[in-house]
Amino acid sequence: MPLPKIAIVTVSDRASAGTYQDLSGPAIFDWLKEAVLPPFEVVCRLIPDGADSVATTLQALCDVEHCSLILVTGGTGPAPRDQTPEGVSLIAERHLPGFGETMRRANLAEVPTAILSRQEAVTRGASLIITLPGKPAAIATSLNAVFAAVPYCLDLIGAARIETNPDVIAAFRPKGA
Ligand SMILES: Nc1ncnc2c1ncn2[C@@H]1O[C@H](COP(=O)(O)OP(=O)(O)OP(=O)(O)O)[C@@H](O)[C@H]1O
Ligand SMILES: Nc1nc2c(c(=O)[nH]1)N[C@H]1C(S)=C(S)[C@@H](COP(=O)(O)O)O[C@H]1N2
Repeated sequence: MPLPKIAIVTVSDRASAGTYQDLSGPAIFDWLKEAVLPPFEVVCRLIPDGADSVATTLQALCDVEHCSLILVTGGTGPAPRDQTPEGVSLIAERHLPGFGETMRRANLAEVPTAILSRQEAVTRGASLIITLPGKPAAIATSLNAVFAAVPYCLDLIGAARIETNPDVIAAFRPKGA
């Protein structure tokens, strides 16, 4: 059984330039350490905004690094430099709209501007890509809302099997699966 590989990608002009410290990538890492049972390998990327930057990075993480799960933060809003969804659509094979709907609903309970995020999930081969808002506070809210369905999604696309800590996330795999 291959070791699950999980990628964390921070998309931010200012964090990648060192203008401010990236807090969102580490927030994803901290969340994973609580929610996903070891062993798993983590790879991290910190890149500027832009469709090409996002597409090139994600394509390599899927096709070369063979990451089962790729968690992306930032660039999902409507500002001109927010181009994460445009980059994702360049490399996406299938869209899973339930993820975006569910994450936005969860974030909407915290801020009315949650509807500005074009956060979503797509698959490419045996990789699942989930995009999250750049705000560090949105990370746990978004992941808590959808992660119960992630392990079974990885099973279905032929990715590595992951197990969760049931005290944090009770993964749901239909009976007989
Ligand atoms: N990776 C990050 N680490 C820490 N804070 C972040 C990060 N990404 C975003 N933020 C915070 O969320 C706010 C709004 O997020 P948004 O993605 O709109 O950032 P931004 O202003 O476009 O940043 P950038 O220019 O770096 O892409 C930012 O001003 C910043 O305070
Ligand atoms: N929980 C939560 N969700 C949130 C926010 C937030 O502060 N908290 N910010 C919103 C705002 S203001 C924007 S523009 C979008 C997109 O953010 P991004 O461009 O950093 O991805 O996420 C939204 N979702």
